[in-house]
Amino acid sequence: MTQVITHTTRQPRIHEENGVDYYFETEASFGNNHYLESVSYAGNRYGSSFEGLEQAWQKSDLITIVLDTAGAITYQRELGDKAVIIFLKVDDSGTLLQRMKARGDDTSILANRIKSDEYLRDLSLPDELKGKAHVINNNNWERTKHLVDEIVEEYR
Ligand SMILES: Nc1nc2c(ncn2[C@@H]2O[C@H](COP(=O)(O)OP(=O)(O)O)[C@@H](O)[C@H]2O)c(=O)[nH]1
Ligand SMILES: Nc1ncnc2c1ncn2[C@@H]1O[C@H](COP(=O)(O)OP(=O)(O)O)[C@@H](O)[C@H]1O
Repeated sequence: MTQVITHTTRQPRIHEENGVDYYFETEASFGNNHYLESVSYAGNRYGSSFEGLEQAWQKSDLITIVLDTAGAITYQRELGDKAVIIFLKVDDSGTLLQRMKARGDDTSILANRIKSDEYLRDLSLPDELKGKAHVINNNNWERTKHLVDEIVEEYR
């Protein structure tokens, strides 16, 4: 599915490309876009712009976006049934840490991330999304893909 490219002030990771993974912004350039919503997450700013959404919608009616839970709540409120929310979780947060380490995340950035309010908040589904979000336990990747496919098929 076409993915909305969002904006961030965080540093690119190795292999990440501007305009592919994110639009990488400075504190100053971040403000040049028009946002449906924006948040702070672990000390960096992130936002989904109307420009980015429009680019994705030009390619497909069915688009996907990766958000923190604060962003998901805003999309649910603004778009109602047009926004299908999928909350991915794991059985224990140690798994998340292992995966981020395996992905090659910088150790000190990671240490900062896992103690941030936003990281800790997003380990569980917020009350506002209860009964509204699909919840998938992402322990097994093949199973996750199958469950996501089942949800997406309802909207094709
Ligand atoms: N609300 C909101 N959250 C975003 C946006 N872009 C990324 N995020 C979220 O910000 C958090 C941190 O993103 P990132 O550092 O790229 O972490 P990653 O998801 O581990 O690759 C994740 O929960 C993302 O889903 C956005 O435009 N709006
Ligand atoms: N079910 C899973 N089993 C094993 N590894 C996974 C699973 N789901 C995600 N991962 C890995 O965990 C890391 C973080 O996942 P994710 O945040 O979805 O990816 P991305 O790095 O694209 O933002 C990635 O390296 C991804 O390949």
